[in-house]
Amino acid sequence: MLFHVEMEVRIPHDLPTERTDALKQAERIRAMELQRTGVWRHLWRVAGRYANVSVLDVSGPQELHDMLSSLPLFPFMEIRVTPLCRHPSSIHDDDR
Ligand SMILES: O=C(O)C[C@H]1C=CC(=O)O1
Repeated sequence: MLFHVEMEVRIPHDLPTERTDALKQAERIRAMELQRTGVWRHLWRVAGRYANVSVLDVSGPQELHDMLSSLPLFPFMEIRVTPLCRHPSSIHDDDR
């Protein structure tokens, strides 16, 4: 099941730099792992914002929630989720 997910990151300015850097590094490693497994199908930076637009391929809302809430930066993210379904005019067989 595909979900469009927008993640806006808001790290408090008073978080120590070393902690911020460690969280970003851990997030990067996890995001790359999930892309390799096929769960995180698309990851795009939103131009001009510390935000991304992603397409995630999971079994359903519970797996999505478990995945998102396990991300290192989750405590500092505002997340918006939109479920997706196949468009009848899509020519891509994997759009489901
Ligand atoms: O940078 C971001 O958009 C936040 C998060 C999502 C993937 C990643 O590497 O970090």
